[in-house]
Amino acid sequence: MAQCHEKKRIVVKIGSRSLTSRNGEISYRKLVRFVDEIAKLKDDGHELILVSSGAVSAGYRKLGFIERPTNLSEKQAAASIGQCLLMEAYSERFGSHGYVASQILITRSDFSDQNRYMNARNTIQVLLERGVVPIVNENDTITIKQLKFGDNDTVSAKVAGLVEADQLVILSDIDGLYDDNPQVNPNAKLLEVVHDITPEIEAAAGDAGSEAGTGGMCSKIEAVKISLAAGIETFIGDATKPNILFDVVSHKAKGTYFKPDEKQEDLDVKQHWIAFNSGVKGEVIIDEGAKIAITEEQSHLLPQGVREVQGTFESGDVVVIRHLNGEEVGRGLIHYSSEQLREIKRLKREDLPANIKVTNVEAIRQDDFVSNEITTAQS
Ligand SMILES: Nc1ncnc2c1ncn2[C@@H]1O[C@H](COP(=O)(O)OP(=O)(O)O)[C@@H](O)[C@H]1O
Ligand SMILES: N[C@@H](CCC(=O)OP(=O)(O)O)C(=O)O
Repeated sequence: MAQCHEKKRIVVKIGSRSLTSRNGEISYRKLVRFVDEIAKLKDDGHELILVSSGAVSAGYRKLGFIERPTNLSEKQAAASIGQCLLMEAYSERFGSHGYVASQILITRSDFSDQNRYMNARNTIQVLLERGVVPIVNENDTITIKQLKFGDNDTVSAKVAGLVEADQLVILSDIDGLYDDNPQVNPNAKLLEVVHDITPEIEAAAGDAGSEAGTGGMCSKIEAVKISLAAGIETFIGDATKPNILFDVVSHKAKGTYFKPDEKQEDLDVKQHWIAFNSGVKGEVIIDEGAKIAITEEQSHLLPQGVREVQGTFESGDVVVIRHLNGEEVGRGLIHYSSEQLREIKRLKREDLPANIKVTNVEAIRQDDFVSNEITTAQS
């Protein structure tokens, strides 16, 4: 039955309300409809990665609550029950289509640590090559507040970047982004194509969220900023529309399409991680010549262009690179610790200590550097 289409890698995020009933249980009717839509795309040769919410909503009743708890530990306990139930339901329904589902629970630190990031990427790659449907959720049960993404909209955009998806599809209980909250303003209009997340768009998304959901339209727009910065086309639409995913792929669906800038520079995996996921450990202040070298001449940053070193970092950490005038130039993976760099800053190659001269002398290599234009696109 497979048709001749370009094979795409698609990340689909589905919200709690689109999978669960109002009284805190999985809605098998909703889940079955969703899985059947995904299976159609799989049958058509596409690679699918799901980011599924719903663990807290699916579990709180079994924990003895009548309403969704608001306390963190109670939500975490509910997620621990609901996540099993969700995966059981997914496995069964995907199995009926001949597909295997797998579970991936992640935390923010899995993205900020380069080894864990690459590991997650490699694991998902194997699953996709083997035709499996990876199903991602935040690891709600153990994640502490400080390490929480808090909403799966952000998780889905990060996952889309991780797997270099062709499309991110965010399915919700609403058929797209309106120019005002449609629950409040009945005259609000659907925005069908958006190229830029302007302050007007951010204001339209407000901060509302449903009782079952967590982030409302606001967190979806934050997620779209991340996916567009990574050059990934993103769609927001209604999970209940028949054939929605099929129509999204062929650009015929009703909803909002967010289009990335086509002139955007292509980043390799390491640069993508540096730009959007790494934690920054310190700052390196450089002079004008060094700025020109690294931004215009595609050269490496050498110790001689470094004027000041701020903070404490180790070789392999990511630092902000700043011009003497205060302007942020970009980010890069530093070759020296802060202590070493303080000793050798401003030294020409021939004046460097012998043990350094024999190895690569660059402080930051060009292929470990991402310019400020890219890193600010999501902020
Ligand atoms: N400008 C807007 N356009 C569309 N929906 C909006 C807008 N502003 C606020 N919303 C609200 O965002 C809700 C979707 O977010 P949410 O309930 O968190 O969904 P999910 O559970 O799918 O993540 C909509 O039902 C709507 O009430
Ligand atoms: N990780 C949580 C969901 C968090 C979340 O973003 O929810 P939603 O706004 O419904 O997509 C859960 O599984 O209950």
